[in-house]
Amino acid sequence: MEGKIIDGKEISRQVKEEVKSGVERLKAEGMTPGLAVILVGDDPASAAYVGSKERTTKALGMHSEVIRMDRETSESALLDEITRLNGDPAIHGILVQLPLPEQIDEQRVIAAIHPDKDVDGFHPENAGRLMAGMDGFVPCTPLGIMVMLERSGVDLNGKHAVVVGRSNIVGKPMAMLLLQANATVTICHSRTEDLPAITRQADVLVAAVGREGMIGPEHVKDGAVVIDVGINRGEDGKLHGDVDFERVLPAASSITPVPGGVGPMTIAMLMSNTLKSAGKALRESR
Ligand SMILES: Nc1nc2c(c(=O)[nH]1)N[C@@H](CN(C=O)c1ccc(C(=O)N[C@@H](CCC(=O)O)C(=O)O)cc1)CN2
Repeated sequence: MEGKIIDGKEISRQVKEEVKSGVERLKAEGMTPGLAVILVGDDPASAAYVGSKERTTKALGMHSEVIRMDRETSESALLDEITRLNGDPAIHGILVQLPLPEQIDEQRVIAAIHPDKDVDGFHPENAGRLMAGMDGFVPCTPLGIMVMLERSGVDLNGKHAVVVGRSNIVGKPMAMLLLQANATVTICHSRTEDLPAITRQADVLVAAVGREGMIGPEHVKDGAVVIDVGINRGEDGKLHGDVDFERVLPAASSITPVPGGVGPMTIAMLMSNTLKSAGKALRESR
């Protein structure tokens, strides 16, 4: 069976159009959604993602604030900036671009963002809300994957979903979302024994390991849906996924490419979370 490619660029374009309409509706009620992004240091990939977030925020009609801080910035200076943004009524979403320089404790920084403005969905309160099945902010990458699956007509009910990777940002929330959609979920990680034996059971396989091409045809059941979260810069200077795309494609019923798959959904869902936050703030102000 020849694989069908899931077009993340097109689905993200649709989501952004929907967000733009939502922004126009809020503006008509006197509310402009605002997103603040903090970038610490000058990592080129992070700077590119922040630039893309800024451009997209503005293109959708939202207020954008980007705070660029020195690589040597102290944790307390970063926490002060977050405290200021927590109290700024024009800002509905706050995001600190990861990774952070090593002098800064990532968990302390994430916990300092007000959970109501945590549009990345990384705050422990939002993680707990997801676990408990309560409303809150859901991390953008797994949320985007759920939208891709839904819009590609993938039925998760009763299906075996295998997530390879257990990060707080992708693997764990991904597993929770798949579980909420009534999939039977297995999480694999670096200590999993005989990984191919488990991944070959997957109807839906999500690869979020951060190792170029590590998922090959030996990991994939015929007809599986394969979602590639990897963004690895190869020696050729190009972006590569965690999945060996060309070799896995023939077995997959659907597959996401890299680039042009999951990546674009991350920013689209960030916009959606920011709109959601502003809408909630407007309702609560009445
Ligand atoms: N605070 C956060 N930090 C990071 C997150 C995050 O969600 N929140 N995720 C990643 C980086 N990231 C967004 O920040 C991100 C990664 C990739 C893409 C994307 O569109 N990728 C394109 C390729 C782009 C390119 O050519 O480089 C694709 O896959 O097609 C968007 C956002 C880590 N940090």
